[in-house]
Amino acid sequence: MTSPLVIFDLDGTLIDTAPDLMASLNHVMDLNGLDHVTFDDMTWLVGQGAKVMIERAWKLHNHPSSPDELDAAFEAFLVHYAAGMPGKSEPYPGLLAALDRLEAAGMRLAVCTNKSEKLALQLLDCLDLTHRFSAITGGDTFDVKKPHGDHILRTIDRAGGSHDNAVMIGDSINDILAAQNASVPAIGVPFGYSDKPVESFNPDIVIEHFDRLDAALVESLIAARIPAG
Ligand SMILES: O=C(O)COP(=O)(O)O
Ligand SMILES: [Mg+2]
Repeated sequence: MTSPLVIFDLDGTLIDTAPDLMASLNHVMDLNGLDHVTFDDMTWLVGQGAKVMIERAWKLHNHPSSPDELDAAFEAFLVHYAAGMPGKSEPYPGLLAALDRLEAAGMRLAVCTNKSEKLALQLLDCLDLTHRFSAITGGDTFDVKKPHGDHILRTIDRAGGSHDNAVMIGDSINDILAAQNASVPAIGVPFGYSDKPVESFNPDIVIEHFDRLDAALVESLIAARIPAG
């Protein structure tokens, strides 16, 4: 029996990244002569990686985008975002203590994000968190990304875990759907970036603070899980 694996989403779950994502997105908006996006916009723009975020922001401001323009804007975003790291981004309250508790109980940890793998690693390195995780996979690590269930299942494989002994924690519809698609129990957090309440995606449980995340909760969700198929 492998040890339980606790898989975290990154943006809006592990780390409060929206202020820095927004600053770099608005840098790209400036370069294209477009109005800035607001924090409220971010709850809808974030979720499918930076390129989709730019595309959605341009649509919001009625700016048509060719693939070439979008590629150039994405490059400009990456340079700006990476140069500013870690910026204002920091772990959510109680996260580090929760990671300590889970590790002390013999559980393993992983990250499954739609952020590009390179940016995810850079950010987690800056915050001295990389060594905590058995696997860190991004939206470009495989040929699928959340909400596809295989993004989670392949993250479990990379972490050396087993599909029936893992939980997923996330803030957005992509995380909860991916967990449901993978038949992995889903924990929703309400403090991230979602334009709809995380409850409305029907996670197995919602925790409003990382103080509630411990081995007993993870074990109870795994014990109650509904097997695939
Ligand atoms: O950066 C994004 O768009 C999404 O990232 P997440 O999957 O870590 O929330
Ligand atoms: Mg997220």
